[in-house]
Amino acid sequence: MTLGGVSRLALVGYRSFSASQVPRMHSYCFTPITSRQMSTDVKSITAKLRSSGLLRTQGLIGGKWTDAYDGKTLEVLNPATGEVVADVSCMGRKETNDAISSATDAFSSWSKVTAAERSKCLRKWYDLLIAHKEELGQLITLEQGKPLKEAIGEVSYGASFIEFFAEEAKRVYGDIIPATLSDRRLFVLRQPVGVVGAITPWNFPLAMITRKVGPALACGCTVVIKPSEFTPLTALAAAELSLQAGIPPGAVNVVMGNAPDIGDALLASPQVRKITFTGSTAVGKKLMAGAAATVKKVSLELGGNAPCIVFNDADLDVAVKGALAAKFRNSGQTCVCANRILVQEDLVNIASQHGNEVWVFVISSEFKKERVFLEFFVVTYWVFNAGIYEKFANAFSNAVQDLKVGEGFTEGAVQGPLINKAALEKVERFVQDAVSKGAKVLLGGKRHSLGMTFYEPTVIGDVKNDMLISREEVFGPVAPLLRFKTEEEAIHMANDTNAGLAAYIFTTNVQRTWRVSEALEYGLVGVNEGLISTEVAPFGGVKQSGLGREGSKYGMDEYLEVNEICVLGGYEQKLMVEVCSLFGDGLVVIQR
Ligand SMILES: NC(=O)c1ccc[n+]([C@@H]2O[C@H](COP(=O)([O-])OP(=O)(O)OC[C@H]3O[C@@H](n4cnc5c(N)ncnc54)[C@H](O)[C@@H]3O)[C@@H](O)[C@H]2O)c1
Ligand SMILES: O=CCCC(=O)O
Repeated sequence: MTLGGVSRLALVGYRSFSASQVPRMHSYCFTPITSRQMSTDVKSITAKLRSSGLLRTQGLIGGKWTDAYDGKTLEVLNPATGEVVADVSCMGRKETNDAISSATDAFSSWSKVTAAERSKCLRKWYDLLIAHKEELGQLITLEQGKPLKEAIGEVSYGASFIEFFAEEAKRVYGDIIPATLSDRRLFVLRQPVGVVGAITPWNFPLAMITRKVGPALACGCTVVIKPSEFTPLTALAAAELSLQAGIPPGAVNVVMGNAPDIGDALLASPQVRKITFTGSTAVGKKLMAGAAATVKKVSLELGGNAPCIVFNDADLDVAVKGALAAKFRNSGQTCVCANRILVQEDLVNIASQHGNEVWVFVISSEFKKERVFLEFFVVTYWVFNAGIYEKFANAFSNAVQDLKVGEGFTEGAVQGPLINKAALEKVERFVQDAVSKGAKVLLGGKRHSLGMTFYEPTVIGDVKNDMLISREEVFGPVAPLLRFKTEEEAIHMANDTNAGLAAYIFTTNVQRTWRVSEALEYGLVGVNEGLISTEVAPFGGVKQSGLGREGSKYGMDEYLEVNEICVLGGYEQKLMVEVCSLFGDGLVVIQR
């Protein structure tokens, strides 16, 4: 029997067990990424994608598929196998400037199209994305590595932003403000900001684009997309479908290649009125600084360092399921992935042996009687921890052990490879650092026997908040468990970071739910739930995790300017304004 989750002094028999008894897996092998050969499977998938017109390898500028002007290309690799999936145009400043000009031209007409028309085009785009869910999912698996089922799930998620913002397009309302002078009328219009530069990462090759482009187009903006060089194929396929949906040439442009050059061109252009970025905090800061020269609007979705707090009063099954989802989505390569799993232990647990029996005295975290501790301490044989920590560590490690690792097209695989060798080495470095400072590997802890960039789903116990793995995003399938004793300590540990994107808490105590949720300095808080992203809710961080919100009705604000129109109506001179007649579908107002 284990202890934990009790708010009283307990005296019970105790059988100790250790999470490190969970079996370990595999030795490692690493195959270098050198192969240009393609397996038969990949060949047949890419051939089908090519014949369906969805395997695009050129940039899209002004509605035309365009090579890099100097003919350069870059390889897109399958991270699971190292195979080259395609060679795509490697573009830079010149192509970006042309894409900006096309977007500027397109803006003058797209911004004037009725909201209903824009809405119809977006809805058509959504329908096409869903109709091609399987192919887009295959593309995501090929270039990003996530398991096919998860990749198809991303297509539904990504498409949901287009559907949602197709509807929001029709709800860009303005305002009328009571004026301070009686002969004036004050109107507030919400108008599109203009051309948008959208720079996106590789971990969600579709959804991170649609979450930006959906609201931008809905508001009447036009966009130049710069997808990650690791995953441009999904972006290009989605852009192809936007053309098929009737979104006019030039409204959606895609350039990829030399990221700093493309970024600089977007920043330098006075036509680009908004930069929306999802990616690392370091690049986000550079873009924010660069946007200052032309005073662009900026929204940033940056890195996180999500705490996942499991209190003694949590439902163990709910906590294990939720933490598993929050940690291992996309093999841990998600900005909202649980980066630190804080698990409660009791304040002090004292065990003493009487003959064959072990007696344990628990002072739970909610029953802080230090005096009782001191009294019992004199009869103690050893001191150890109970709370929910041990129970959780065991149940969680067992669940993690069941996660099947495999190449994305493998039946039943739920954990894919990491994006590249650098990501793999970073995970290794973080684990080694933690272990060298006293953390214990409870499961996994090394490269997977599949080789390439596969890493074993890993659980590490006794991690401290000052270890590298707790300070930075591990961005891999490694779950560090940290102990805490009191609610105050958990909140302090959780907030002790520059990041503030997502946090999770597991508790059955209603008062604690509100207390802790409101004390956490995070843009998103999941309570007893590990999957919290949806198109209808605002997504974004506080502190150095970003600026602005994506998704939901709030996501529209990022692409709109609020403009005032002050009309001197001449009402005092008794000029009559009368609605004269209706011509066609326009309301004509005659002033005399
Ligand atoms: N908050 C969120 O919503 C969110 C979502 C997904 C990913 N992320 C974060 O993204 C990171 C992982 O993604 P990544 O490795 O692709 O990030 P990254 O910052 O390396 O790259 C993101 C994008 O920026 C581009 N880029 C890089 N240098 C640039 C420059 N100088 N100028 C212009 N563009 C440049 C890249 O080519 C890519 O398209 C993680 O930190 C993750 O937390 C955040
Ligand atoms: O990686 C960040 C985005 C993930 C999400 O939208 O839930």
